[in-house]
Amino acid sequence: MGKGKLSLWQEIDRVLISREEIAARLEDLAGAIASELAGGELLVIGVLKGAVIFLADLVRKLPFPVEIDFLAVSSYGKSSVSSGVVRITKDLDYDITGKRILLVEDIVDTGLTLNYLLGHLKSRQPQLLKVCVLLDKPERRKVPVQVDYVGFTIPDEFVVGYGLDYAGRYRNLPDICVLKREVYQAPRA
Ligand SMILES: O=P(O)(O)OC[C@H]1O[C@H](OP(=O)(O)OP(=O)(O)O)[C@H](O)[C@@H]1O
Ligand code: HPA
Ligand SMILES: [Mg+2]
Repeated sequence: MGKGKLSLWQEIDRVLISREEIAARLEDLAGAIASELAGGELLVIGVLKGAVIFLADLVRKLPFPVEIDFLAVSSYGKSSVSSGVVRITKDLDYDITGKRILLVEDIVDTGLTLNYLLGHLKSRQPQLLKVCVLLDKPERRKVPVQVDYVGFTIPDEFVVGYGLDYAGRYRNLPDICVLKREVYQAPRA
């Protein structure tokens, strides 16, 4: 890290959602998903990279077999603000036409990413398409989006950990933490 920048863990303000709270909520989410989606094949699609840790924990709590695939998109890059341009950097391996799909995301913020992805997936005509997000930040929404299962609704703060990054960092934090505003907001001139 460059001179003058805060060193790694000093960029974190506080824990917003602890690993214990995440684990408890995942039990509820898995229960709701199981009661609605058991009894047929299910393909769980994770959105790289942020959803990896959430998906890995969630699927292990589902009491029936699922298949897994991944899509990669990028809109935030090294910033805390969405570029507004969503780009698919890795498409699915599976053909999803006629399949039952659960799309898993770490966070819905402006909604631009999810809105784009839902359009992309629906154009391939799956039989069923449900959406599960760990975090919902409704104050920042720019486009309305379909979300069927939500882990936590959070305030308008930039969060990292449990898969979520800031400029590629902090995905491996076990708790969901708030990043200090001074880290991502330029000081006023
Ligand atoms: O609702 P939005 O404002 O579109 O923001 C949500 C999206 O932004 C993040 O992805 P990012 O582009 O940072 O890629 P990453 O998952 O690799 O971190 C996050 O993982 C969501 O996919
Ligand atoms: O708060 C956030 N943290 C990390 N990535 C994000 N992408 C959208 N919002 C966020
Ligand atoms: Mg990111």
